[in-house]
This record gives sequence, C-alpha cells and structure tokens, in this order.
Amino acid sequence: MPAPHWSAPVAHAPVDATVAIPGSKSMTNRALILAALAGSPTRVTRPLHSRDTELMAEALRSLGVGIVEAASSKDRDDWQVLPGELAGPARIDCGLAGTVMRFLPPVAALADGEVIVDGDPYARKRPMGPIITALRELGVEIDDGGRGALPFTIRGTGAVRGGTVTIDASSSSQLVSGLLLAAPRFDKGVEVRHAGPPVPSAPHLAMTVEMLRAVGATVETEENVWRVTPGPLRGGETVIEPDLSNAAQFLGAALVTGGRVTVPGWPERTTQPGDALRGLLAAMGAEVSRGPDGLTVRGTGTFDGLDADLHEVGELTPVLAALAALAATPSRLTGIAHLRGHETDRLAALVNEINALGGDARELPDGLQINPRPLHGGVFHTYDDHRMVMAAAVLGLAVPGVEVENVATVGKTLPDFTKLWGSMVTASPLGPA
Ligand SMILES: O=C(O)C1=C[C@@H](OP(=O)(O)O)[C@@H](O)[C@H](O)C1
Ligand SMILES: C=C(OP(=O)(O)O)C(=O)O
Repeated sequence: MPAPHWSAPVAHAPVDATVAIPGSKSMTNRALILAALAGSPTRVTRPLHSRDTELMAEALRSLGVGIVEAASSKDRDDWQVLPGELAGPARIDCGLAGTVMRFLPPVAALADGEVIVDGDPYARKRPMGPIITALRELGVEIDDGGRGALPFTIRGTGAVRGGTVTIDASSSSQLVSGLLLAAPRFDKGVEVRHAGPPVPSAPHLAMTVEMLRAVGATVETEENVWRVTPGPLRGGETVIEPDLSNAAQFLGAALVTGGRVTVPGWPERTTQPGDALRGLLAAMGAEVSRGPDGLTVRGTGTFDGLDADLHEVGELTPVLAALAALAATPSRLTGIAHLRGHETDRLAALVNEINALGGDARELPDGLQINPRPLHGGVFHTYDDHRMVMAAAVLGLAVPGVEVENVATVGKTLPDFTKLWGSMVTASPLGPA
C-alpha cells in the first residue's frame, strides 16, 4: 500500500530558526571516489548519509573498497575509506543518482572482471551515451546493447589506457567530472575536450578540479578542455561542507514568511553552486548577511520574482520555481533545458504541479515562465525527485492543503527533511495553528 501523503505544514507566523544542513552530496560522492583510488586510507569527515551517498559507498564496496564507520565518530558517522584491489564480478545499483551513474563506471573500468551497471527505471532515461562512447575510445570494453544508456556491462582488465577524447557534455557536466575523477589511475591520464552547446554546472566542474588537486592530482584546464596527468592520489582527511543547495528551501522559507533563517557553517569560499543563493535570494528582495553564526536570510513578507539564467546552478531551480509561484511579480528562469534529463523532466514536472495548484507556469524552450497567481491546496506529485518534495514544502508554507505524494523520495539527498522542516516551522514564535 502506498504511504499516505505528507501534509506540508503552513507557516502561521514568520519562521525564526537556525537550521544545520547535512553534508554536500556532490562533495561526499567525489570524496568517496577519490578516496577509493588513493594510495592510503582517507577519513571522510561529516559526509552526507542519504540514498545517493549510500549507493556510492555500496558500489565501491562491491568493487573491493573498504568503507566503514571511522573510529570515534559515533556522533558524526564519519567514514573511513580503505582502498583495495578493484575487481569484478559486481553488480552496481545507481538508483537515480547522476553522480553514481556518471562517476562510478570509469572506476569500474579499472577493475579486473565484469561489472553490470543499472539503476531505477527512470535512470535508464538519463543521458549516458557520451560517457559510454568516451570510455570505449579510452580503451574500455562496454556492452550496452547499442542503447547508449543504462543498463550496461563493463568488461574490465584491471587497467584503462586513457588518452584524448572529445565529448558533447551539454546534457550534463557529470559526464566530464566522471572521466576526470578516475583519470589519475588511467595509464595515460585523460584529456577531455568538449564540443557542443555550453556545458552546464560550471561550479560542479570547478569542484571536481579542486577536489582532485586537493589529493595531489595534476589537472590543467582551458576553455572546454580538461587534462589530468596519471599519478598517485593521497589519502588523509576530506572534510565535507554542508550542502548549500539543500539550504535553498530553508532560506527560501525566510522569504516566504517574512522571517529569519540562519544556516551555520556556510563556507567563506566554496565551489558549491548553492553559494549563488546569496545573490539570487537578494535579487528577490531578501536581506542576506554573513556572520560568525553562519549565513542569515531575512524576508520582509513580500518579495519579487526572479529573472535569471540558471545554467550554472540548475539544481536550485525547483525551489526557486516554488518561490517564483509565490512572488509578487513574474519570473523567467532560463538556461536550464538540461533539467529535462535530471531525476525527471523537471521543467514539465514543475509546470504540471504548480498549475495543478492553480498557478500559471509555462515551459520555455530552455526554462520556465512563472506568473504568480493565488494558489489552492491539492496533491503535489514528486516524480521520484527529492527537489520536487522541497519545492512542494515551500509552496505549502503559504498554501493550505498541499499534500505531497511519496515524500520519502527526499531521502535521495536529505532523509531528515520532514523533521528539519517541521522543527523550522514550529520554532517560529507563534508555532503552527
Ligand atoms: O557533479 C555534481 O555533483 C552535480 C552536477 C550537476 O549535474 P548536471 O550538470 O547534470 O546538471 C547537478 O545538477 C547535480 O545535482 C550534481
Ligand atoms: C540533478 C540532481 O541530482 P543528480 O546528482 O542525480 O544529477 C540534483 O540533485 O538536483
């Protein structure tokens, strides 16, 4: 029997809360890959524990990597990663995680033996063709039945030749990141050249380069070219920052309710795309300040729509679209055609669900036009997309009767979401009605 819908709580007073956000999905999954390929153990400190990161850990374990709870980490669940000889046979479940389906196959290609890679039904629709073709050109045998998508079988020999490859990564930056992360272990390293419409998510590519360099890799970049030299990676410790993209809905709640939300531990400098929230929420009328307590967003009770190109920060779209539906003026969010290949077709999903609550959202060739209208309650479908749950929760702050279908899908990156959200809403001075 399907679980009952989650009734998104209405905020009857301005929120006034400090919300500690768990670790970054993107950093945790990069850290696990790099630690698995290193020459000595790595402690991953304050990792995210969620479906996407547990799938990554399990995938690496099935290839022979030890990933265990680190000593004296009882309160924090740090991971200790013990690199091992990579070997098949193995069967990898990517779930719906883009980071697993794009970062893991180049590592599996280094294993000796057969590795079958598959995922959730919708994962078979996410763009994979360019990385399959690239791996073949780098010397890897892959049987994908001609589909250019999951599922496929990698027949590894224990080594990957590497070399130069040209791909079209306009559908996902992860296609480049995946090739770069494993490349220090390729015999000739890699030179990835992009040819095609612009690659999205530049901050995530910067994160890949920075995290590779932090463990000793030599990486050179030019426009649309990335070069990784073969060489050893260091173990040691990697500290994971809070997931700034997962802060979006909490900070957005300050805007919707005219309240205050502080996120502790906001890094001074970061490659995370969520850092762009400071400028984006300020453009909507939020007061954004940074202090010893973290990043604080204050709303006045009314806020403007947003006219923004989100090409580099696409994963912020669902929450920004929900804010746009509640804003005082229209919004135009562009540069995000590639969101049609995310966990679901996010442009279609957002239009369907906002309009089902009485809204006026339309698809543009590369984005969304959202005109605020009075909304009413109803069932909000989530399409196995964690960020659709987060978007629904934002709408529910202001719209009574938003019933969220399959709320558990938020566990892809934030299993504690409903608890954190409930505490934030009830921490407001008057509490819920
Ligand atoms: O490398 C990463 O960790 C990510 C890159 C981005 O993917 P796309 O470039 O496919 O949008 C982002 O949307 C995703 O949530 C995480
Ligand atoms: C696009 C996202 O995830 P994935 O890593 O699965 O691509 C996301 O988290 O918004």
